[in-house]
Amino acid sequence: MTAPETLQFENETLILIDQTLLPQELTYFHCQSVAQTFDAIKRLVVRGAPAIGIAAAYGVCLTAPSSDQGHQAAYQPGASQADYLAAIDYLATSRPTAVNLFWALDRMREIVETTALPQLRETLLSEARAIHEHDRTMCHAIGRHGAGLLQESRSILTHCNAGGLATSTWGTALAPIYCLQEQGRKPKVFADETRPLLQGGRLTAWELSQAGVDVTVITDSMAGSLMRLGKIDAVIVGADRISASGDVANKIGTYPVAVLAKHHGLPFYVAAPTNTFDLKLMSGDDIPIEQRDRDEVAAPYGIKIVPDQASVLNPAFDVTPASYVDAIITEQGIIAEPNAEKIAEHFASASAN
Ligand SMILES: CSC[C@@H](O)[C@@H](O)C(=O)COP(=O)(O)O
Repeated sequence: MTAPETLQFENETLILIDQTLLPQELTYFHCQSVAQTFDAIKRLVVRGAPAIGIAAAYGVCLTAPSSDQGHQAAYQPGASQADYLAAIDYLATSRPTAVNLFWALDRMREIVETTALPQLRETLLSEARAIHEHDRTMCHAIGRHGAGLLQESRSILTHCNAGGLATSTWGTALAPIYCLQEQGRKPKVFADETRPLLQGGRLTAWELSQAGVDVTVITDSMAGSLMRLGKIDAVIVGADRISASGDVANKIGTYPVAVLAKHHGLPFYVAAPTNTFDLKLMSGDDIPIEQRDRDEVAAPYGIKIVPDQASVLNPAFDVTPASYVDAIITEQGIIAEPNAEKIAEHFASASAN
């Protein structure tokens, strides 16, 4: 079965699977303006670090002439260089943590700054398509490298959704699982439901079951007990930003899973493309963490479960120090026991090839 496309761009429209509605319904959200693209990223219609970057790149291509309508106007030809730059700056404020967003927008900015206006729109669209295509290649390469690492693991725990819904195709953390499935190895996946927005229970469970992968959803608090009972062989997660020293920002709840894995002597792997690294940041403590609305925790699906008088914390991500990570799997290969030196070497050998 072919999986539905997470993102498509046709007829001057960015078409996204509306991930806020899964698994109840598979519906598509159409963006015809920069503002609609911003809204789709902010509300998590499209989410996951690589998918956010691809969506933003296409969003730049929807720039209409003169942004004095607050980026609301649907695409029409005739935008100026200043209009495109304003759209890029605006889209960069949609979400703060996933560095792939800024990586993609920087690529678009460079095109704006170096291309003559008559060719600009066409060149921007080719760049967005190249970013999208690069992501497909990346997912498959991570799948192959990661499947090698997971050969001996039958039961694999993952957190959040780092699959096809978070990228263009196989995902990052789920790519090795799809690869193992293709090899006929029948991996068994435990998906943390991932409070508060249930990306594991709703999205990972949906896409894996669509693909015929054996998936069991657990509440986040069950992971430790399953590990103690010997039911988990390895953990694999994605990342939103990785510092130059190998500290990993990922969905809130990743850090406790890493601590539990270490305690139980289980390998903890992070799968992420090289564009998820932020080599300007030496420590994960410098990664900006998105704080989201209290109602995501206090009133999920409109049902109040926390009294108004109580304060609520809702950071969307946490940071797992590199010392808890057994390996980072990128499209270039594997960084075992990552640290600043090994990461610098990985990037040096990638640019030499
Ligand atoms: C390949 S996606 C990796 C990460 O982006 C993913 O694990 C994650 O944390 C997504 O968070 P989200 O808030 O759903 O965008």
